[in-house]
Amino acid sequence: MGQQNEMFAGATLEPLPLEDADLLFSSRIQLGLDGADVLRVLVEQTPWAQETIQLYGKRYLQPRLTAWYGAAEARYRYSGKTYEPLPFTPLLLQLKQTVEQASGAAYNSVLLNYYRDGADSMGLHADDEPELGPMPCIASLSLGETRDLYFRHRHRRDLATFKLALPSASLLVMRGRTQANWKHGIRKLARPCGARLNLTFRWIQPGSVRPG
Ligand SMILES: O=C(O)CCC(=O)C(=O)O
Ligand SMILES: [Fe+2]
Repeated sequence: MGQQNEMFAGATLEPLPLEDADLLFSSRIQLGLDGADVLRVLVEQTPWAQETIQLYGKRYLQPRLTAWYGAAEARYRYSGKTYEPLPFTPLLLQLKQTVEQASGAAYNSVLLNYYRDGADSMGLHADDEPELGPMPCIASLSLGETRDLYFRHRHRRDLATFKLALPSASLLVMRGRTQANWKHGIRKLARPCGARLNLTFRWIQPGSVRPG
């Protein structure tokens, strides 16, 4: 990332003090759109799927709905399956541009996660698939209900779990050694809670996954 981009990103995003990570955050970016409208349109118009994951040889339904969009060459492999991206919609392209400008980096794909209520969640994981490269820059835009993102260090037990609330229109950029050193996830909630969408914009190295 060039110095110019760093300066531009610095205009809206603040570094977060988490050891062994490289996080930038804004609790509210300018979307140029009404966040509630974007949430409603994406919830209604996205062809949501509930994918299965394989854990210790058993298959489970993921506790959330997802959709994957991107440039045609941005294929990725996850849990033994190759996913072909849906083509970007005009709305997602507009959000991608906003997030690219705010974060000073480029993305060719976005994973949409729809947490319908407090029972939906995402287990601790790192986004460290080979097609993301060794130091991926991932920009995570949240809409709707505030949920907490938990970070746990992959090796060091002396570092406490780090909790970050992600309100509507917040933008979190995870880059550098963040994925190599930390896992992150969204816990289930016991209290009632409304819908939340999270969009993680990523750069998939073209040609890194062959179809099949
Ligand atoms: O919902 C979130 O904030 C986390 C999403 C995430 O970690 C992912 O898509 O890999
Ligand atoms: Fe993630």
